[in-house]
Amino acid sequence: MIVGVLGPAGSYSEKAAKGWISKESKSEGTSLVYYDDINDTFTSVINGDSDIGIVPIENSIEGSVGITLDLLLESEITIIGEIVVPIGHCLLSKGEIKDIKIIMSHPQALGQCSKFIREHFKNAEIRTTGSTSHAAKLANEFCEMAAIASKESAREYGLKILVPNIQDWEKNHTRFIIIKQGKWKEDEACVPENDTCKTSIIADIDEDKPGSLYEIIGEFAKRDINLTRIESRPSKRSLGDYMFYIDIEGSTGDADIKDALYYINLKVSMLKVLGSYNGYKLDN
Ligand SMILES: O=C(O)C(=O)C[C@]1(C(=O)O)C=C[C@@H](O)C=C1
Repeated sequence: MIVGVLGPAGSYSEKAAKGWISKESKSEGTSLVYYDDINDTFTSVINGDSDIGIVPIENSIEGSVGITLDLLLESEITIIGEIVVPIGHCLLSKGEIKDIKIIMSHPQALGQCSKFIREHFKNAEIRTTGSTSHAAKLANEFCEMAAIASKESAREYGLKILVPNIQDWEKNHTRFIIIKQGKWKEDEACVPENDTCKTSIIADIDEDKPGSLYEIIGEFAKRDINLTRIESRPSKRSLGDYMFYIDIEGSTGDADIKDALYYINLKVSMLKVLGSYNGYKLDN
């Protein structure tokens, strides 16, 4: 099995992929292929170059990964699982703290450490990279460069951990989703493996009238279905026009969820079921 992830080696996406592979006991015959960005990872799944892809979708400090949400809407893929990974950012360099003039990382990681950067490196130049591990790879070249990345990246690229755990909030987790090629099909209902199943949908409410969102959420409330997430994302048609990304507890195989989705479909201009799947949480 080929697993496409954001690389290079040492990224949190790699950690998520390794975690998911070991939980699913699929390590035999599995190989990771590294991509430069989330877009390319999606493309590799859509083209069939990767059997599955693992991409970040949401962080507990910085919120959603916009590109992942957009690609979920645009692409014919299905979510088949999720894994929550603890994130422990470190300041890594070849040099010493006094040498640092440039700090590099993925925008999500820079956002998660913005207080730290402001307080300790107010005058440093900030550069964004395609991933945290890409920043670590680059930091290997000059002592005046530092990367914000994982301790695995420090090992991978021979860097010193100058400061560990620099994220602005002690608890920091990123949720990754596992995607496969093709639209979700009715018979792909989640069968609970550990905790509970989750189902993810996107709803487009074209008609701008009072209570439209309330009516959709009401279908879940009526049936005592718990929402674990709701997020609006610009539809890109015009300012103030949104799509709603909703995660609910339960499987599309459950009669009440099937029912709720049936009635929601009658009220919206587009309903896309992204998947019905199990999840894991990695320990620190
Ligand atoms: O850059 C990485 O290491 C990634 O796997 C990407 C990513 C993200 O996009 O959210 C993953 C986890 C962290 O939140 C920071 C960056």
